[in-house]
Amino acid sequence: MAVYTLVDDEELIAFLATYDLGPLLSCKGIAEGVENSNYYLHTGAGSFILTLYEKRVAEADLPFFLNLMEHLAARGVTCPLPVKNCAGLALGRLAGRPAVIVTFLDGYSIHHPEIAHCAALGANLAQLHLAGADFAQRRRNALSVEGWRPLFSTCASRAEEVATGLRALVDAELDHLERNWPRDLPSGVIHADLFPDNVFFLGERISGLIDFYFACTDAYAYDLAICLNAWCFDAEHRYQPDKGAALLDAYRRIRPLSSAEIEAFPTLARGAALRFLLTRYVDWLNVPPGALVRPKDPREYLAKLRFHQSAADARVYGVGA
Ligand SMILES: Nc1ncnc2c1ncn2[C@@H]1O[C@H](COP(=O)(O)OP(=O)(O)OP(=O)(O)O)[C@@H](O)[C@H]1O
Ligand SMILES: N[C@@H](CCO)C(=O)O
Repeated sequence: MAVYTLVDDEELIAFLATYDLGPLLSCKGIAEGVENSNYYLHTGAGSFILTLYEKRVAEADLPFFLNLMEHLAARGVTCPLPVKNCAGLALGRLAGRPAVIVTFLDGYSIHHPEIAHCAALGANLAQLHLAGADFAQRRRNALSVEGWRPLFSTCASRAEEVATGLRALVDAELDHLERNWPRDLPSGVIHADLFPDNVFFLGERISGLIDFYFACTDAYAYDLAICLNAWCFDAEHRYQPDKGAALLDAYRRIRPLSSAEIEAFPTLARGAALRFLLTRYVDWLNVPPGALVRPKDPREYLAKLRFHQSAADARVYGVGA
């Protein structure tokens, strides 16, 4: 998170009174993250996370996310569970925003993942995909290839403020991806934002996955490409083949990749890099006044995109003949 919306004490106490969670003991804003407003909430019943949903989360999508977390948890994925109020509802309203209380998960995120962490992630991602395969609800990925050009056009004229040549590079990449984006890959529920800050570890074991607010129905291999971008580069944004191989091998042991998925992988990796380049770019230029948030650097994803552009085929990632 971040904190975009401040919650007044009286309002919070009144909100909490609609739950069976005992009295409010403390509530502190969390500085991590960039999308929603999150608070650590301690009540007589224990520790929770209070989330107020901000601009990128459509209220109409919240039942999808909340039902998905319940579905996955019932199939053994450790993820936050929405807490229902006395009327049996998980979704409420606080400080003028849609708001939800979820269970608190133990564990800590790894800032510099090692090979073993990438392997653990690959296995968990495949298990997540299998656990979500019978989830009945669908949600289109608004941040897939059709969404990127409209997103960029909101502030394309300022691209040179972020990096020289960025506008031409993004325009050319959009042309390429719109022409070559794979359409018929195996699909289902994907997390779509499984970055290191959304994965909790206890030692080398994954103890929980959080932040399902970009989850959607899309190609499984695209989710894997997002993870490869987020987990398998070093601090100087250089690709780490041993980490990529660990991620992909662990994933494929649980959910094998088809030849179409392998062939499409370099394109998916480019698309994933562009997606995060674009959202970071837009956020970089549009920090709301007064918000407690540190926008993430779009140039990190520019470097990753350039790497993927240079990949001749999937063998660069250790897969394919
Ligand atoms: N269920 C939970 N249990 C424990 N801590 C949590 C939980 N949910 C969120 N957090 C804490 O709050 C922080 C922000 O949460 P989250 O990643 O969901 O926010 P966000 O704004 O959606 O972030 P992002 O930038 O990753 O999209 C996490 O990094 C974690 O420290
Ligand atoms: N994980 C995203 C932020 C949340 O969408 C990023 O690092 O750009």
